Amino acid sequence: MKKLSILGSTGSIGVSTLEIVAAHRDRFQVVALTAGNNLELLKEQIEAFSPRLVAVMTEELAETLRRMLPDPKPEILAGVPGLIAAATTSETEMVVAAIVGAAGLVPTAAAIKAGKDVALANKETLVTAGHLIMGMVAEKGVKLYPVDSEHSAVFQSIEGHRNEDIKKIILTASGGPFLSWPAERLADVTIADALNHPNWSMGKKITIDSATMMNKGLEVIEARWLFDVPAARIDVNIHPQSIIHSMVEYIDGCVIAQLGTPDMKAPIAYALSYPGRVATGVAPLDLTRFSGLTFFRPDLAKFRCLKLAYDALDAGESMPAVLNAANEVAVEAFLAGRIRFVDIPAAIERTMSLHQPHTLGTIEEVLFVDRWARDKTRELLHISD
Ligand SMILES: NC(=O)C1=CN([C@@H]2O[C@H](COP(=O)(O)OP(=O)(O)OC[C@H]3O[C@@H](n4cnc5c(N)ncnc54)[C@H](OP(=O)(O)O)[C@@H]3O)[C@@H](O)[C@H]2O)C=CC1
Ligand SMILES: CC(=O)[C@@H](O)[C@H](O)COP(=O)(O)O
Ligand SMILES: [Mn+2]
Repeated sequence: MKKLSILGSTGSIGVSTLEIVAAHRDRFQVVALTAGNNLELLKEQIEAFSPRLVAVMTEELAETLRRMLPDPKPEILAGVPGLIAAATTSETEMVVAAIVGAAGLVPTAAAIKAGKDVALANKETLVTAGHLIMGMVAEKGVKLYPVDSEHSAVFQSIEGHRNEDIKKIILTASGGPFLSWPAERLADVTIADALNHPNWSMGKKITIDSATMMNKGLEVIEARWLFDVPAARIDVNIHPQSIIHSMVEYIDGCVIAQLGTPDMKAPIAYALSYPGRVATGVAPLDLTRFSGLTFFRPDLAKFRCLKLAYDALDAGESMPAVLNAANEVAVEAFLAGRIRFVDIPAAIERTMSLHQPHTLGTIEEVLFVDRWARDKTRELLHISD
């Protein structure tokens, strides 16, 4: 029985994770759950999975939740200390890191420091602090299992191979809802247009990232750290069908790929049950239904966010954390109707141009740079917190 803490249980990844747990109660047990402010869903999850500990965003929400639940109730904590308690509680063996954004960094780092294995969905953890996190993983000897579908595909495609035999990692990208739109039309994109992902049902922030292709940029940075391969050897191929989830090319010319119906339950289940596999209920893949699987190179002039992510990796040090924070602020502003879709890359680029990259030696230093970039982006966009 593997004991789990699920950080971000009320989100898209959190809910899919609990579907896997519900289907395999003989294999997985929930010790802790954390949510932001969706108390109704968290209450249902508490009733269904009986965690010993839960955490929510504020003390006020914690008090409301205490009133909503009959006795006996779990321990209910609040804020970052609550997230850390959920990530480090002694019974837990594996932490599912499924909070969205840089808010996931501190609890994920705490889990690793406490010696927990991590199923990592929160890509922003590696984007902002990849070298520190991978250093902690090595020092603590814990396992970091990718949940992101592309990274799970790469992970499955490198099983049994040597890192020095990898020629290239090829991350696939759907291209998002604007793949066939002319670049001039991007100025008119509505929030509903941008949330209309062709293949995946996900939280709002990552869905906008997919539309700008910043998601793929964040994934290039994530892959750089997870697989210790430099950015020059990480390619992106647009593959609109999202059937091949990514590929690895080896020095002998062989390419190994992982395929499947696009459903996050598959990579989540693999991270939870590695090295075994469990049934997921994911629709079987019938390749005869497809008239063709297509691939082409991304247009970096149209999808500037992807180019900015490569630039950030190239600049190195603190720049990816700046890219990430500026992106989070800009996406939030777009979703609030305060800026246009095309203002997202423009804001990130301006913030990056004002930053002199420097070494980040601690998580606290990452948080400091993250705050600087958020403030700067808000200032540039003329928006308050
Ligand atoms: N969705 C997907 O298919 C995929 C997601 N990912 C990555 O996984 C992560 C989660 O994505 P997704 O599930 O889509 O996101 P969602 O927005 O659906 O869920 C986010 C979760 O985090 C919680 N949360 C949000 N902000 C905070 C905060 N400041 N403190 C504590 N908890 C918070 C939310 O709580 P509440 O809702 O209660 O407020 C919710 O439980 C992201 O990093 C994303 O990039 C990667 C690959 C695929
Ligand atoms: C499901 C998943 O892993 C997402 O990150 C997905 O990759 C988004 O699709 P895009 O390829 O459009 O970014
Ligand atoms: Mn992905």
